[in-house]
Amino acid sequence: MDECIMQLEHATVRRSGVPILDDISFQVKRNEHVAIIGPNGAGKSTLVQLLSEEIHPLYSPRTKRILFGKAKWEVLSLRAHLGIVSQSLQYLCNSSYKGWEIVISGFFSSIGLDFHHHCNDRQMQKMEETMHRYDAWHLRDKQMNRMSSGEARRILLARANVHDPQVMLLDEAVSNLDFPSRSQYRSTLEQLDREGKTIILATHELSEIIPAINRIVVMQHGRIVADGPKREILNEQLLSEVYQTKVFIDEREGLFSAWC
Ligand SMILES: Nc1ncnc2c1ncn2[C@@H]1O[C@H](COP(=O)(O)OP(=O)(O)OP(=O)(O)O)[C@@H](O)[C@H]1O
Repeated sequence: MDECIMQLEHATVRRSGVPILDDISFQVKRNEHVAIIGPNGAGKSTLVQLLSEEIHPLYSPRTKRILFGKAKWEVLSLRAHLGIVSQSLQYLCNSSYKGWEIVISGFFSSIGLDFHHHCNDRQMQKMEETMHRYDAWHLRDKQMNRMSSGEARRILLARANVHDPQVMLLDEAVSNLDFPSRSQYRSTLEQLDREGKTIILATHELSEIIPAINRIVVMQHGRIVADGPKREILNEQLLSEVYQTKVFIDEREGLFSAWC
């Protein structure tokens, strides 16, 4: 049986007194890939933040969060297993650090380098290789706060991968990328799949869901309302109900697109 590497049971998150996630249970097995979809405000980013311990569930005797077999983590040790791309991280990285400093800081789970971070030759080489892979090497000496949002997103993708994490948590990772960069990003997801990584992505962009991602979780109003194989879940009736408007779905060469 495949090992469960991420497990949430009965997790509730409140913000400003309002339940944002409502009694969520969610498990991911090693090498399983999951796409989380749902309307704006459904709770997708909050679920991803729970998995990266950016936020915590409310205490209840039934609530569990077990990540890589452990209920308690020192957050920097946990982050060594994760590659994270999100809007909130991009905001934090919007600094005077140069592109290469942000990428290499993925080894230290920091934002940029501090006086106590010492990069060895292997880390420098991995940083360079990863920046080439994301077509970001030309941005190495550019300050983050002088980059376009698409350029900064490429730097974040490289940072998320540089330390070879087990799980990629990608929240709207393609937003602001141009068409060729999206295609390149899909190739990277395929490469991550071949390397045996687990991919968890939250997205509005169905074309980001590469054929290797077969499980779709649908969220609405802070709850998981559907969870299953892609071809069962990506149907017009279900999505029209969740988005409360007529949704059309198309499939081409194993990739889906939706519009209304
Ligand atoms: N810091 C906060 N304080 C109060 N409410 C918040 C906070 N952050 C998020 N929320 C609310 O939590 C709900 C879920 O937000 P979340 O970002 O998880 O949704 P999402 O499904 O990722 O949305 P989107 O598709 O728009 O990115 C939203 O109603 C949002 O307004």
